Amino acid sequence: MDMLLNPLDRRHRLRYDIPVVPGAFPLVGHLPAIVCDLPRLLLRAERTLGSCFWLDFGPAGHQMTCVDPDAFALLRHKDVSSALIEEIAPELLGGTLVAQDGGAHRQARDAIKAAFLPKGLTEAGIGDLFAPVIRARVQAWRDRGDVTILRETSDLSLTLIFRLMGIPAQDLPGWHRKYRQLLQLIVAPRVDLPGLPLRRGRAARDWIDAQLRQFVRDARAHTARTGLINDMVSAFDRSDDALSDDVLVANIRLLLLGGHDTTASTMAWMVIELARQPVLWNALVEEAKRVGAVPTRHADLAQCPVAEALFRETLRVHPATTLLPRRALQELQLGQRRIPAGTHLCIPLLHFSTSALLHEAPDQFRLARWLQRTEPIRPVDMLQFGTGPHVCIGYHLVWLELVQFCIALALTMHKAGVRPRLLSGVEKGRRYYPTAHPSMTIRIGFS
Ligand code: HEM
Repeated sequence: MDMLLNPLDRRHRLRYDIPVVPGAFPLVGHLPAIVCDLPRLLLRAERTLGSCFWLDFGPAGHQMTCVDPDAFALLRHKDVSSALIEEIAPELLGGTLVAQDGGAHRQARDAIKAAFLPKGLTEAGIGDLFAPVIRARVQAWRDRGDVTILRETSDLSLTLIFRLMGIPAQDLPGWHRKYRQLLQLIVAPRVDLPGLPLRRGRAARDWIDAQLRQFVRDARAHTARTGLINDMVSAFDRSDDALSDDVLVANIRLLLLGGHDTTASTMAWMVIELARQPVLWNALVEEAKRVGAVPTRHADLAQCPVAEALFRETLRVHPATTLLPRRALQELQLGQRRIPAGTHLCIPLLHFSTSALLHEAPDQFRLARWLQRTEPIRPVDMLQFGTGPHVCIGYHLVWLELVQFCIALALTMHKAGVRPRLLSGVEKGRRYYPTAHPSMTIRIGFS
């Protein structure tokens, strides 16, 4: 951790009476520690400075970070805005609903959300669409004998989203290529010259948007590829104040971005946990043998409590979205603390997800905390998906997808008489920001 902080920045500084975490580097601030060792950075700051402190996100400026679980409720506060997200990532998230507030947000979200609820997903046959893709992929892993897990889950989760959009199998390589170029916009320096990441990323975004615009036209002409795009287009067209196609296209692109890395990371962690904890694997195999086939509808998920617990506990211990940025529109009160209007806030989901204030034995990976619970899931139990108006739209989709994935993995490997085994160390190479994921190099064997 010490190597990730600037040893020359030791001054005790205050901004608006709140301490600034020491150790920021010029230009990049605390980003090295945020990206590579966020849990320890937050714990150390809490221990030495208290529950509220400033972190320096380099180009994205200072954000007041509050590790008191009460700060989670700020995500539901009417005077807390998401517009800061657009300022941090204008090229990727500008004009999308995740960066909007109030009426504009509600209108765009209302037009999309029904397609992502269990009924919408079932009617569009998404589970039936995904099951063969997942089965084929885990069978290929079995045939190969070992895989670099994050690379594989990243490819699989992107393929699933592309299929969700109705992109035909033969077009997938082109889409994968353009999507990788699009992601360069996350890190691209703001220099717009031929061959540089900003120019390439923008060109990829324009290509993707042009394809999505064609999908929308096809949907209107009733030649849509999947029910899901169809449903979204007709819901948009039905909305009271007609929304422009630009809004629709930007939000379909948001679905690609929102559903890819997060799902890939969680899938990879699931396999890693199954590989390093044989008891989990045995319990999952028992369940898979009992259900006998990959579930395809939400109604079937109740038959898979172990897979569901694995999904929830993996996300709790390894939340894919670690920090959410917000801006206070008015002066806010948080416990004894006054937060001035205009303050940039950081809501540390990662810290809450493994907080002893919210979970018993938070560092232990325990399926029992889900299997033995009798009360319904509360917002705080699924805080890894946010809360309030922006709570993740993909929650039901990813729940279905990851249960399908677990069951397919267990059925395929068990049939072949093998189980997942960890072939490399897990601790080095983890990343926590902008999304969290295990090391790119972790290999899993099936033997
Ligand atoms: C494990 C997987 C996932 C995790 C951990 C996750 C996490 C989150 C979180 C924390 C938010 C709240 C953002 C905020 O409040 O600023 C969010 C929003 C969102 N997610 Fe997910 N997500 C996942 C999967 C998906 C999938 C599969 C999709 C769609 C295909 C998706 C689409 C979205 C969208 C569109 C929003 C914005 C909603 C809004 O602003 O109203 N997510 N997600």
